[in-house]
Amino acid sequence: MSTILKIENITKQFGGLTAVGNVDFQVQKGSIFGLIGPNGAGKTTIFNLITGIYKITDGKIIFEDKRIDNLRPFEVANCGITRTFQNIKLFKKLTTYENILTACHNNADYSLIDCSIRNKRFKSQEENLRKQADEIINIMGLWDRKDDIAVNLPYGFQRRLEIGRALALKPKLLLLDEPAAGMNPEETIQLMNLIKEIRDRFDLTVIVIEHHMDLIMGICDNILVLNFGRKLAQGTPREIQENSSVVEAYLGKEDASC
Ligand SMILES: Nc1ncnc2c1ncn2[C@@H]1O[C@H](COP(=O)(O)OP(=O)(O)OP(=O)(O)O)[C@@H](O)[C@H]1O
Repeated sequence: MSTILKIENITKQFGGLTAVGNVDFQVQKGSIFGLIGPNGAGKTTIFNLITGIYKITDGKIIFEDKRIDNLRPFEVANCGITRTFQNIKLFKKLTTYENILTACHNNADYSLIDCSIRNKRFKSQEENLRKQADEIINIMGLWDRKDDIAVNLPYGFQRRLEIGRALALKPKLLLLDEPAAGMNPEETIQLMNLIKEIRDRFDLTVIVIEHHMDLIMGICDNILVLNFGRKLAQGTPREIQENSSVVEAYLGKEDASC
């Protein structure tokens, strides 16, 4: 396995608050990497730093051997990094299908002229984009809901839709921020299987922030534990579960099922 993402001693300060302090880790290509820690530990801030929403105070972020911490969010996205959000962000008034198809159009490669005269290039690409949308909707288990307006979908389906829309952008690295939030245990197990399936099918690397310990321990190859913005531990699920400082700071205090 090769390294796809290198986080080198990154720090983010908001005024006097150090949200992330001197954190380093590496993510292997094709792996599922977990980011855990108590509320306010700095997990989402790390996603915001990777995706260019926040500028780092210090350190380096290297994706596929290219420094990306100086890029703007759309440039980071163009490198192949996509994310979902803790608070679901969908095109609420569009249908499931329209949400996915709109994102698929990011992959379109026809001109305004092709589009206005509806030539062969335009038509064949449109057909391909629709096939891509169909495939994603199927994989995400949303086929029966494809004509539902996004805001009317049950919560678990909205989360799936958000992941599907991220997939439509053809990322190499997918960042999932609490994808199982609000899901019941059965939905969480289904989501675990789905994350593994899309990783394999789309040749993805995944970083996931989650408080559901069953999900984290069940799918991650490697886990980083943050506490007060600092790296507390890193290792396999087994090593993390057996680490006494992690149990004391986080696992011991959390309800592992929520
Ligand atoms: N834009 C901001 N301005 C000021 N402080 C911020 C900002 N964003 C995050 N913080 C602070 O940085 C710290 C880390 O926040 P962050 O959201 O990264 O934690 P988290 O580990 O993702 O927490 P949770 O599990 O609750 O989502 C918190 O103290 C938070 O209040």
